[in-house]
Parts: sequence; structure tokens; C-alpha cells
Amino acid sequence: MQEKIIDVKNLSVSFDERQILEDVSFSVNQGEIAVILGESGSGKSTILKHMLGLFPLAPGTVTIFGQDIAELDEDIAMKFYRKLGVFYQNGALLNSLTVAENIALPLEQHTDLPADIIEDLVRTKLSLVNLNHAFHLYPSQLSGGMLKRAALARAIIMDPPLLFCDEPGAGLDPVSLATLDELILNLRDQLGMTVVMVTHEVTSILRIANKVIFVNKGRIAFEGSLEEAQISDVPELRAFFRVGTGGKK
Ligand SMILES: Nc1ncnc2c1ncn2[C@@H]1O[C@H](COP(=O)(O)OP(=O)(O)OP(=O)(O)O)[C@@H](O)[C@H]1O
Repeated sequence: MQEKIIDVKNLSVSFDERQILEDVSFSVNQGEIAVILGESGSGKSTILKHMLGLFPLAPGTVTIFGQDIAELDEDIAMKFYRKLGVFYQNGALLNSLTVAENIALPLEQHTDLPADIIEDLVRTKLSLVNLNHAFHLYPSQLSGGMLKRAALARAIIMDPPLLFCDEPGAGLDPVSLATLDELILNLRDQLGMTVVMVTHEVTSILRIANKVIFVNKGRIAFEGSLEEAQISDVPELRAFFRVGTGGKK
């Protein structure tokens, strides 16, 4: 049996007395690429933020690597969060630092590694995302697709076994999107990473997802494999695949 890496149980969230998530439960296994899909405003980012412990949980539980994240104390929190990589929509690299300096930041903040080792690790990750030539460049000198890949390199510099991605493909042309998808697949296949991704990109989902978690109006309307998702009779999910593939599904 595959090892369960993430277990979300009965998560409900309200903001200002407005219920945003209702009784959300799902799980993600080791080595899966799980996509969280749903209409704009359905609650996907809210789920992701709660998995990252950015809000106090109420009510519900999120267990990651067997650890209930509501019970993280200061001693273990640092070690726990090192196992999570986060790749945000806007990538947010610091403009005053070179690409290499940006990617090195987490290593400088969280390890005592000497500068030459840090440089080697940065070069390895830059090569993994096909950005060897960008080592000395500044973020303003990169294209949108390159910026995303640099942000991905930063998110994985600590070799996290679990990577969260919030709409990584937003704003990319189809070729850059396919390149990014291939990189994410490589992370899973070569490094054994588990990936949880919020995305609207149906073409991406068809290329990389093993698991689909479909959110509709704050509830999980579907959870299953990509193959099951494609033949699901949940009307809103069917509509996603139909429209997202230009009516070919
Ligand atoms: N901090 C907050 N305070 C109040 N309301 C919030 C907060 N964060 C999110 N919301 C509300 O929760 C709902 C779900 O938002 P969320 O960002 O999770 O949706 P989403 O599915 O990720 O949308 P999108 O695809 O557009 O990014 C929205 O109605 C939003 O206005």
C-alpha cells in the first residue's frame, strides 16, 4: 500500500462568518502529483494555505508526514517546514539579488554549509530547471517562463520531499507551460517528490496529474485518479475537462 503523506480531515473554514470550506477531507499518497481543481473562488488557495499552517485550523485536522500541523511546537516546526517546498504563483524572487543569490537564500538561512557547497547546490538546481546560464542574471533580466523555473529551483533547493505549487503555470505560453510540467514530472520521477498543485490548466493536468481533487463551492465534489476524473459524472468537473480541452473530451 502507498504511504499517505497528507491527510486532511473535516476541514471547515469561515472568514467573517462566511463559510468558505465545508467538511473538506482528502488524502495524498507518496509520489503522487495531486491537483486541486475548481472554479475561481471555490476555495483552492484557502485549502493550500491551511495545509501550510498559515491559518489556525478550525475545525478539522491536517496531518502531513504523520504530524498534525496544529500540534507543531517551535522545536519541531523548523525541521518540519524544511520538508515542504512552496512554489507560489508569482514566484516572487528578490529583484536586488541575482538568480543564484535568490536560490541560495534558504540554504544560507537554514544551514551552515560553506559557500562553495552552496554554489554547487545552486548550480545543480539551476541545471535541473535548464537555467545554467542565468546564474549571474537578475530577475528583471529573465522572461516569465524563466522566472517561474528560477522560482521552482528556489522552492526545491532544500530537496523537500513534498512540494506545494499555487498556479505555477499561470500566464505561461503553451510551450513554457509544457516545459514546466516536464520539470515537475522529473521532480517526481527522479527525486521521488510528492507534489500538490492548485491549477486551472487542464492541458497540464492531463499531462502530469495522478490524482484530481475537485473543489466546488467549498466542498470536495470529487476525489480520484485522473482517469476517474475524466469519466466522472460530476457536471461541474465534466464541464472543466470539456471546456479546458476545447470540447474534445
Ligand atoms: N483572508 C481572507 N479573508 C476573507 N475572505 C477570504 C480570505 N481568503 C479568501 N477569502 C475568500 O474565500 C473564497 C475562496 O478564496 P480562494 O482564494 O481560496 O479561492 P480559489 O479557489 O483559490 O480562487 P482562484 O482560483 O480565483 O485563486 C473567496 O470568496 C475569497 O474572497
